[in-house]
Amino acid sequence: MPLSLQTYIHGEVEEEEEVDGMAPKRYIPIDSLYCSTSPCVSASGSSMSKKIKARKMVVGGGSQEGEGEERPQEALPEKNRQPSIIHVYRRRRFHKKSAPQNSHDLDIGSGLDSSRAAKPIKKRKVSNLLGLGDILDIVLPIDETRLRSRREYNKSSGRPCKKQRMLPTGHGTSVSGKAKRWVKLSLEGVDPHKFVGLFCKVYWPIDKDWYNGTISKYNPEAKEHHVKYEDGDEESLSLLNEKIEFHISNEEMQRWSLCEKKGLDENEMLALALYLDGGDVVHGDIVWAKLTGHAMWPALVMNESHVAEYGGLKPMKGTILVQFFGTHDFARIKKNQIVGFPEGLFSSFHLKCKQARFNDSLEEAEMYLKHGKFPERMLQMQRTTGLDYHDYIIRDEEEKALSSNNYFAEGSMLGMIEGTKNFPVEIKNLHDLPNSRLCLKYYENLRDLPSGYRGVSVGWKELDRCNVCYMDEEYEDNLFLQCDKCRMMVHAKCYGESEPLDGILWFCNLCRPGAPESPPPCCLCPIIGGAIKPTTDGRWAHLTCAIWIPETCLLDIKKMEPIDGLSRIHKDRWRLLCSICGVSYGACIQCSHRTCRVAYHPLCARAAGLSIELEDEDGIHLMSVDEDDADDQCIRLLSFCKKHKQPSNECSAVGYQIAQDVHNHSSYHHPINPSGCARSEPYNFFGRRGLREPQVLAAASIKRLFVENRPCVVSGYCQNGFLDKGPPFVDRVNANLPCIFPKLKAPRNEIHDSIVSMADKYKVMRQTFRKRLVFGKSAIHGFGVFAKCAHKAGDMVIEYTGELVRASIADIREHRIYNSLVGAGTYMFRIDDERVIDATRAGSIAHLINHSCKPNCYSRTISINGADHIIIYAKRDIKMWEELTYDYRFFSLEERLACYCGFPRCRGVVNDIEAEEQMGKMRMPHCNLIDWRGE
Ligand SMILES: C[S@@+](CC[C@H](N)C(=O)[O-])C[C@H]1O[C@@H](n2cnc3c(N)ncnc32)[C@H](O)[C@@H]1O
Repeated sequence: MPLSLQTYIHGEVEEEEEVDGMAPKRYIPIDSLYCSTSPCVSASGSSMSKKIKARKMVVGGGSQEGEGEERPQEALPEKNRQPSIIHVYRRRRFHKKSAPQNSHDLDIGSGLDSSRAAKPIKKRKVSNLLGLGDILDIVLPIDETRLRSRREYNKSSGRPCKKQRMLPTGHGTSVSGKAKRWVKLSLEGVDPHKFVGLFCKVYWPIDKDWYNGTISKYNPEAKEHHVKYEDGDEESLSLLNEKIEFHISNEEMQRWSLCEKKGLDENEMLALALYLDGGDVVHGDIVWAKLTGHAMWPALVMNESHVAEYGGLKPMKGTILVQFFGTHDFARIKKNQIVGFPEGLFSSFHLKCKQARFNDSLEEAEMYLKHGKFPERMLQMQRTTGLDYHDYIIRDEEEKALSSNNYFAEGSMLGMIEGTKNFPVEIKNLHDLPNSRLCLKYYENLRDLPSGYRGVSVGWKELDRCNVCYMDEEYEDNLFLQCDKCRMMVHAKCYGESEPLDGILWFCNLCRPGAPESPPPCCLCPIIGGAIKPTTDGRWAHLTCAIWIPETCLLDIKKMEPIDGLSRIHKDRWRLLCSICGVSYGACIQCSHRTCRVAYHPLCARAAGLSIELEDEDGIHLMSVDEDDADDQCIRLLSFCKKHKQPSNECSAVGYQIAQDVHNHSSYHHPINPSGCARSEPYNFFGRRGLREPQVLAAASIKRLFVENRPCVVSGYCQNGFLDKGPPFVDRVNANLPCIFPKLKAPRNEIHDSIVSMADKYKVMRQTFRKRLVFGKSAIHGFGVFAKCAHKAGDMVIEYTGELVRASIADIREHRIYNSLVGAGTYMFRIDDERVIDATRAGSIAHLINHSCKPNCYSRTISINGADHIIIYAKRDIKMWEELTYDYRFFSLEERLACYCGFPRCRGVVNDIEAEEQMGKMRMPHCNLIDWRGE
C-alpha cells in the first residue's frame, strides 16, 4: 500500500507506520475502500466486518466465537472506551518541504512554544500602540532570529520596511519588478485561465506543510485547477477553497493583470497579539468569541463599568461583554467561549470562515492591533450606548434574515423560557440599532406598524424540519423542498407547491425575483423570517400563524395562500402579551388547559419547545378534505404553556385510534426486518409513525372547512362564539387573486452565483465528495466517514449509493448471501417499501456513516430528472474532521441494536424507539383478534 498511515489521537498527529510502495497518496482512494471495509468475506471466509462483530455481540449479549480476543472497543460502553483513534491517510513524510520556504511563515508549532515560554511583557495601552516596527524588538522571543534577520531598515525613518521584511528568503529581498516572490493572488473576478502555468505552493492542513507545484490546466466545468506537484502527485482543486500562494514577480502580475490579494498578515498579527496577550482577559483585549452557530469571531472586550449603558447586556456571572469586529454587535459571551487571540491564530480560526463579514472582521482586528484604531461604525455603536440595546445581532446573519427570509441566531428558545428574566433573555430584538443600514432598510417596512413592534428572531436551525408543520418526516407524495437561496425547508404541500420540481431551482416566495426588497414582517407575530405568505389584505403572515390562529384560514389550500380572515381575529387576541417574547404585537393563542390563560405567539411557542399539537393528530389523515364531508369534521388544535405541557404520547385515545386505523387498512403489512440488520430507514416509511400526514397541512386543509380551536381568548370566551359555524366562506373571487410571485424557474443568469438548483447542487456534491470526505476509524463503531473540510448546515454532503434492488431481493440477499457469509448485517438503505439501496458490494463511502442519537447529518430522498436519490445533508455546521452521523431510525420490533454514539442523552439503542412504540400500539392485542374461519 502506498500510504502513510497516521494516528490522530485527540488532535495530535503521531506517525504510526510508514507503508512503503508506490507513489504517495493523500488518502486511500475511495474506490478501493470496499476491499477493506465491506463485510464481504475474504477467500477464507473468516474476516468479519467490525460492524457485524459489534452487532453480534449485542444480539448475543457477549462476544462471539472467533472474536474473543479482539473485542472491538466500539462495542464497549462509553466510559470504558479508549481515546478515540481516527486513522487518516496523509502524504508521505518524504515529500519535500516547500522550497523555497517562506521565511515569514512562522513555524507555528515551534513558534507557539518558544513564544509561550518567554511571553513578552503585556502591554495594554492599545491607544498608544506602536507600529510593528517599533515593537519588533519586544516580540523577539516569538522567533528572534527570523524576525531579526528579515529586518530591513528604512534609512530615513529607521523603521523596518514592511515590504522588504515580508519577502521570502531565497527569493532575494529586492523589490524590483522582476524578482519573484510568494504572493496570495486575488481570485475574485479574475479569468481562471490566467493561473495556468503558475508555480504555486499549496498548504496541506493535515501535514501543516506546503507543497510546491505548477498549475497545469483549468477545468471550467468543475471550476477546478489541476496542480502537478513537484513530488509527482497531482490533484484538481478549487483555488478558492485552498490556502495557496504563487511564485510570481510584480512584472508578471502586471502583464497578466493579476493582483496581489491584500489580506491578512498572519505573522504580524500573531506577533502583535502575543505582545498584547497575557493573564486575565481585560477590557481592550482582542479575543476570539464564540456564538453558537457561528465561527469563532474576533471581538473586543468591552468595559464592564459602562455596562449600564448597554441595556439588555447587563452583567451576568461568568460572561464577558464583547463587541464583534466586522459586525460591530455587542454580545455577552460565556467565559469558556472566549479564546485568546494568539491561541486562536495558532488554531487557524482566521481560516475557518469564508463569510465576507468575517474577512472584514479580521481586517478590522488587524487594524486595531497595528494602529489601535477602530472603524468609525464600531465607534459609533460604542458611542450610542445610551440606547436600549436589548440584545446583540450578528449583522451578517441579520442580513441573511432580512434578505433571505431566514434567520439563524444564538441560543435555544428552551434556554430562553428558562431564563431568569421575565421574558426570555435570548430573543433578539432588532430595534434600536440605529447605525445599521440593514435595520434602516428593515424599518422602512415597519413604518406602518405600531410603535410597540420589536422584531424577534428565533433560531431557525432545524433545517431538517418543515418550516410550516415542523415535522421532520418526508412523504412519498409530499417531499421536502429547500429554498435554493435561503435554505428554508418546507414540505412541498405544506408550502403549496403542487407541481413536482424534480431538482430544478426553487425559491421560497421571499427569495423569488419580484419579492419585496427586504422581507416583510409578519402581521400576526414579531418573529422574523420563516415561511411567509401574502394575506388577502395585502400584508404578509406566517403560514404557521395562519394555521394556529383560529380565525384565519387559507383561501386556496392547494397553493396555501393567500391568508384570509385577519379582520375576523378577535380584538382581544391582538391585545394579548406573548409570555415568551414579551412583545405585545400580533395575535396570540392561549394555553389549552382549562384554567390557564397564558398567551403566546404560535412560533414563539414552537421555538420555546411548548407543545402545539392536534388533539387527535393520528386521526387527522382520516378526515377528508372534500368540502362535502365538512359538516362531520372537526379538528382541535391544542397548545400548552410550559406548566401544562404534556408529552404528546400520553393521549390514550391516540393508541386506540391507530388500532382502528390498522384494522381499517387491510392493505397494510407490518414491515419485516427479520435479519435485524441496521438498515437505515427513510423518513417516509409508511409504517414507522402510524399513518400520519404532515399534521399541520392536514390541519390547514380541514381548517378551511371547520375549526374548533379550544383556547379561549382572554378568559372563558370560546372563540367559536364569534366564528361562523360551518364552512368558512371561500371567496372565489379572492381566490383568483393574481399570483403575486409566479412560480420561478429562473434562468441561471438571473440569480446569484451561489444559488444553485437542487440538480446543480447534486452535481457539485458528486464531483466534490471525494475531496470533502474521508473514511477512518471511528470512535462510534468500526469505520466512519469524516469531513475533510467544514460543511455548512444544509449542505448536500454525499449520496447513499449502491445497487438499487427490490425489497424482496434485499431480504433474500440478507438471508441467503450476506448472513450466511458473514453472520449478519448488510449496508442497506430502504428508499421505500419497494426499493432498497444495497451498498454492500458497490456504492459510495456513505454506507460507512455511523448512527448517532444527536447526529450532524440527516437523510432525504430527492428527485432529480425523475430519479430518486438518497442524500445525506448536513444538519448543522460541521467542523473539519468531525465524524459524520445521521439517525438511522433503525426499525425492528424483534431486535434492539445497542448504540455507542456517545451522546450524553443517547437513547441507548440505534432503534427508533418512538416509531416502534407507535407500531407496538398498532398491533391488536391477541384477545381482540377474531378467529376467522372463512366463509
Ligand atoms: C452502515 S454500517 C456503518 C459503518 C460501520 N461503522 C462499519 O465499519 O462497517 C452500519 C453498522 O454500523 C454499526 N453502527 C453504526 N452506528 C452505530 C452506533 N451508533 N452504535 C453501534 N453500532 C453502530 C451497526 O452495527 C450498524 O449495523
